[in-house]
Amino acid sequence: MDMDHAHTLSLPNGDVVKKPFLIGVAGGTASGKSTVCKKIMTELGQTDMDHTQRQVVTISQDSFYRELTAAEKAKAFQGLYNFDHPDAFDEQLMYDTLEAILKGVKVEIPGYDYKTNSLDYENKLTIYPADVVLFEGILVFYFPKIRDLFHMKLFVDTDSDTRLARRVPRDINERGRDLDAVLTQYMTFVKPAFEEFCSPTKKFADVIIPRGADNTVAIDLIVHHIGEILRPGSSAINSGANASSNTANAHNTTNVNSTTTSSSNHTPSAMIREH
Ligand SMILES: Nc1ncnc2c1ncn2[C@@H]1O[C@H](COP(=O)(O)OP(=O)(O)O)[C@@H](O)[C@H]1O
Ligand SMILES: Nc1ccn([C@@H]2O[C@H](COP(=O)(O)O)[C@@H](O)[C@H]2O)c(=O)n1
Repeated sequence: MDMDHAHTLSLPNGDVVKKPFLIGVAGGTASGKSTVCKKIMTELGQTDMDHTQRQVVTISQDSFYRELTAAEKAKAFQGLYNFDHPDAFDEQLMYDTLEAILKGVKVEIPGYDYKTNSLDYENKLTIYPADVVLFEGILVFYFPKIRDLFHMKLFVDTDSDTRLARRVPRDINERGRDLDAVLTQYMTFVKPAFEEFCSPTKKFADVIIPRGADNTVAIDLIVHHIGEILRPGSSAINSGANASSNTANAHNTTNVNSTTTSSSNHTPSAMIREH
């Protein structure tokens, strides 16, 4: 396969397929990852169109949870199953799927049903070859082989009190949970696993987005950058954030501030890493 052009792949049979720009979006539970992805898609004019026509698509890491045994399901209903540990995910399937997407292959992935704690094959999502694929989830930067596939890595950084305050009503209203199970699961697994597995992956991000979807300046910057990358003839795909140069240095960051560039204690709008 010929990979000489920034946006397409030439197959041995002469066909040319789209070579997507793959963006990882990590962050703690209820940090606003899905909402940020939705905003990016909306700003890129992608929401009001048929799936098959979309240039930008979003996939959730939750579609790669392992199937639970009956005993694990019984635990999950009581908030006693650890969905926040890396072992809860099918790493190989995640990797193979992203590899296929990067080769311009159409793939199908299941939805996820939080009420039954199982993959939802009735509501499969077909991922047609796209220009940009956003892959969002709590541990998308955890697995090194998967991390290395991303052309750009975003980390949605929302404080833990806000995340818990959002998670409780969401899990009760949208995920069919009761308060006891939500709090048990949060204190037993979600919070410790965030500290151990998710938070340490922030250092791999190219762009950190404080306050998530509220941070319109950061989202506008990202949308602008993606727009530049997608511009026909652009060389931007091979510069800056790049899947082949994932050696982000945690100390090498530039703060981009919405209102001031001088105040050292002002929360930055976004932190963009330099490679
Ligand atoms: N900036 C925000 N302000 C208020 N509520 C928000 C904001 N961002 C997300 N939410 C809400 O918080 C919950 C979790 O957001 P979501 O984007 O699904 O987070 P994640 O994908 O990280 O789990 C949802 O109910 C969503 O509507
Ligand atoms: N059956 C499941 C599967 C996952 N979770 C929780 O979802 C969180 C990840 O999704 P976000 O949208 O919040 O990023 C994760 O913290 C799991 O605890 C669940 O409760 N049940």
